Amino acid sequence: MTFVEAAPAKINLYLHVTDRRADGYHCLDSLVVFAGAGDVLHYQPGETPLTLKLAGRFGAVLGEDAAGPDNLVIKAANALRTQAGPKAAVRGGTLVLEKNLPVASGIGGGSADAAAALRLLDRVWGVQAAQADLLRLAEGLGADVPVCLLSHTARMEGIGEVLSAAPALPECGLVLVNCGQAVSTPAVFRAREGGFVPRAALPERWENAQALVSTLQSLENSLEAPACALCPTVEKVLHDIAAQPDCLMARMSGSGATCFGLFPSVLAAEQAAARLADAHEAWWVWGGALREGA
Ligand SMILES: C[C@](O)(CO)[C@H](O)COP(=O)(O)OP(=O)(O)OC[C@H]1O[C@@H](n2ccc(N)nc2=O)[C@H](O)[C@@H]1O
Ligand SMILES: Nc1ncnc2c1ncn2[C@@H]1O[C@H](COP(=O)(O)OP(=O)(O)OP(=O)(O)O)[C@@H](O)[C@H]1O
Repeated sequence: MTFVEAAPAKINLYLHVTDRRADGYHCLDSLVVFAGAGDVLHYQPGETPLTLKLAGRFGAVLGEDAAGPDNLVIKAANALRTQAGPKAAVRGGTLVLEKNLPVASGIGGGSADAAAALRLLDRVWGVQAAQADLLRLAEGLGADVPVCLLSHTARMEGIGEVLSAAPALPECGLVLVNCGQAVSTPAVFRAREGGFVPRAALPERWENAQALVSTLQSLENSLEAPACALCPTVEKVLHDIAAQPDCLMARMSGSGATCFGLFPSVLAAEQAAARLADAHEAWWVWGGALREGA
């Protein structure tokens, strides 16, 4: 029997760098949402050692060498193994990671995969770890892994480990565009210039997509300017998304280079995505809804 777990893309609707810790990590304030787009993790339990295979458009980009012990999926499995009590049925077998999301692209691909591995193996191995323990394991795997473990809209603070409920989101359409250039997260943080940005003041809810956008427009992604300096194509991507009919706003997610557009409806987002994909065959383009229940 094969078990399947979705690893949805995360999008930072805004991201303020509010401070810098003594160890070099940056304190953030970010509204994180999840898309209908994502990687998919498949697991067939067996008695062989646990192995990982990469599939999908971006599996080929990562290459077979990336399926080793440094892959965040394997790191997550090993971390969970240490958490498993004597009653858990930790098994080997085969994991197949269908990589549909571009790599090193600011939408948390690797983090979402690690979180999916924690959720799936916790269930199938019967570890049944407490949520607080899973969050602690997630934290050890990367700053974005805790929020990806939840995989629903949340406000993210600290360096990523402080998660709280976010205002309810209105219905809207989402477009994601990546130009194909990998951007390194540490390099973008290093390239950041200027001071810090205060924590945002958010309302309790937004009546509609336009209201959400007017709040977001008063906020920023503090990593957008340094990412544009490292990867100037990001500016072209932002321009082309914003030029689509009905586009309410365009911004970069995380440390880039993926940018998102918000639209008043899922249909408008799908139509914009189709036009962008036609115009730029080399770009990865996705249009649709926020993740159900997100
Ligand atoms: C930019 C975001 O994507 C926003 O959601 C995340 O903060 C990055 O999360 P991530 O890719 O899981 O990050 P990690 O793999 O933990 O860290 C990669 C590197 O990014 C820098 N980093 C990351 C997170 C953070 N809050 N401050 C940082 O300065 C550090 O140099 C770190 O060594
Ligand atoms: N399962 C994985 N999928 C993608 N990359 C992985 C994975 N495991 C390890 N990596 C490594 O992690 C690096 C960052 O990839 P990832 O796609 O997670 O970045 P990202 O989209 O910028 O994430 P974030 O938005 O969290 O900063 C890659 O260069 C790759 O070498």
